[in-house]
Amino acid sequence: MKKQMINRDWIATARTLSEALPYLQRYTGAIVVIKFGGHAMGDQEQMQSFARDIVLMNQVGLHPVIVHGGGPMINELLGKLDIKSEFVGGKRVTDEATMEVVEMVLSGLVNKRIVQAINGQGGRAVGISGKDANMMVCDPVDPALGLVGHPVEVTPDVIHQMHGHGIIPVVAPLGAGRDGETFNVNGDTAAGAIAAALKADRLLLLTDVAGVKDESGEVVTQLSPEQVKDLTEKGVIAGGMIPKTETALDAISGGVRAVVILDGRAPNACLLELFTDHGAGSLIRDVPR
Ligand SMILES: Nc1ncnc2c1ncn2[C@@H]1O[C@H](COP(=O)(O)OP(=O)(O)O)[C@@H](O)[C@H]1O
Ligand SMILES: CC(=O)N[C@@H](CCC(=O)OP(=O)(O)O)C(=O)O
Repeated sequence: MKKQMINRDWIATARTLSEALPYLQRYTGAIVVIKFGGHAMGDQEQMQSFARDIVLMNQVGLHPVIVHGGGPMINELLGKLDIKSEFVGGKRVTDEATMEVVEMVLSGLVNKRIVQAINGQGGRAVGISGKDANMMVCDPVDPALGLVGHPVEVTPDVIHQMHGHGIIPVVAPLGAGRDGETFNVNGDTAAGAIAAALKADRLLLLTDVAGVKDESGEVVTQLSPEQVKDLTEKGVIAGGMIPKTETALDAISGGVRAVVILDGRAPNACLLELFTDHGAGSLIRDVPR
């Protein structure tokens, strides 16, 4: 009985590996931008599992780019420093004192944790922010939000150069101002802008829900931009999902082939999405898969 079970497991594993072949062929050389949100990061084990998936992707010939968030980690340090923080329309009102903490946490703590996790799995990751090589130039979003930036010019050649040397770029969502300022950019927005500038094949937005849910709470596996607009008008897409779906629509109109919103805490979420027939999460694109 036990022997039969093992054999069945082996057969299923072999089938999954075999099923991956057309996807491996399709994605050779493809650029996949992965937004790794603070809520998706989870514990050390989840971080290692994510890092392993990224190294595997790189090993089989894809070009991953990680753009991360870190909102909960920023909140934690601001709390310790007794600095109050508020969000307006999903964006953190950012004065100079807050900006210092945001940069410290995003470019320091969070960025280096991801870099180290990827390197620990045998990859070669290098951490940068949107300020490095002047990659992401921003204008202020609204004076009321302070140093919150909106990307207006993304020059991604540094990413191409890193890929050319087998390096996995890990990008903190900070932008350079035209007058030497540092801007705080929402992680989803930064990932979308970078994915569009790279004309990425896929943008994966990792979050803490299985995907975009409809009126009955079911995850919708495929959506067109029109369906996204409809669910948003009906108020079914709400809260933190709004910046994600807005990013998805902007990225698609900016030249990204498809965007997937999926649960980053689920084991091997990225691999399941890219290399299996059923995928994972909600795929948004003009033409259904
Ligand atoms: N239609 C919807 N489908 C799925 N999640 C939704 C929907 N509308 C609102 N949400 C909320 O959006 C949240 C994801 O946004 P957020 O918490 O900001 O993610 P992250 O921290 O990963 O960037 C979900 O946890 C869920 O509560
Ligand atoms: C302008 C703005 O709100 N910036 C975000 C940047 C981090 C982020 O986006 O983190 P998550 O992806 O984990 O939410 C912030 O300060 O929290």
